[in-house]
Amino acid sequence: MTTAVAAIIQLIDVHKSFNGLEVLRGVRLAITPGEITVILGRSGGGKSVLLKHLLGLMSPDRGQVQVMGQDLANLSEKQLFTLRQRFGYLFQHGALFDSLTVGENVAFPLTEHTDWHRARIQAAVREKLYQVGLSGILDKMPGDLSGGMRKRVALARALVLEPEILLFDEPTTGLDPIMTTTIGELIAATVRRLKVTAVIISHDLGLAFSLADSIAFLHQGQIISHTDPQSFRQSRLEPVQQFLQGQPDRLETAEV
Ligand SMILES: Nc1ncnc2c1ncn2[C@@H]1O[C@H](COP(=O)(O)OP(=O)(O)OP(=O)(O)O)[C@@H](O)[C@H]1O
Repeated sequence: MTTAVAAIIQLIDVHKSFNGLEVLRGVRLAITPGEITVILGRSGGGKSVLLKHLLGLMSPDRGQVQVMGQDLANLSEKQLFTLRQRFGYLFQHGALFDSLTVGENVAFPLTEHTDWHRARIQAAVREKLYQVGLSGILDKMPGDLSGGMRKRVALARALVLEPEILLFDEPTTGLDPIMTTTIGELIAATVRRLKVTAVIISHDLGLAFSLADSIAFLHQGQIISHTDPQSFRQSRLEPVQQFLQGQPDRLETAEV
């Protein structure tokens, strides 16, 4: 007999609309602790909206989001703030604070959320920057860095609190293939070393298949497939195959 592992995050029939546009239409998703779950789906399909629900940055019109057994709707702002400290997140346009140095940017979560002394913070910041391959740029300003470097600084900032859950929205967009592999390996190594849980949105199928323990596919506001990468690749669902093969919609092709 196998014992089911309790989900660390659970979305139960989550609905979300914006001005009449139904983006999430009954999302059901259970995230297994200690795994990397990659969320795939068409552009504009609601993946980022879904991710924001996991942090309580957006709340569902209907349905429930449970994180570590707590229904986010029952938490006060203060409790949500405390819960968010257990997450490390990197959003699509992972903005750095332009007026702070790289070192100050990476230190920010530590100065905000811990009472660590300066030397301990500095050591943690140096270690994280080293891990993303960016030693020796502590005093640079974000404006002096390339897009890929800024992304890696944002990643170092997301990891610095050594959080239990990592949420990454397009962590490798704008990076060259070598840097994409490096960042992918860093994420995988971090998840395995710290035994954390990661939920990653990516358009990079190579990265998705190399990283994922499971792939959840968001289509027309619902998760229509959530399975291991191998089974996902062999899915008989038409929207999944269309996505994997990069086929345009029939309507578009009919007009040619
Ligand atoms: N705060 C908001 N107010 C109004 N509409 C929003 C808001 N946030 C997202 N949307 C809309 O929700 C839809 C889904 O957006 P979302 O960014 O989640 O898509 P996505 O799947 O992450 O897309 P991509 O892969 O291109 O990043 C879009 O139509 C977007 O305009």
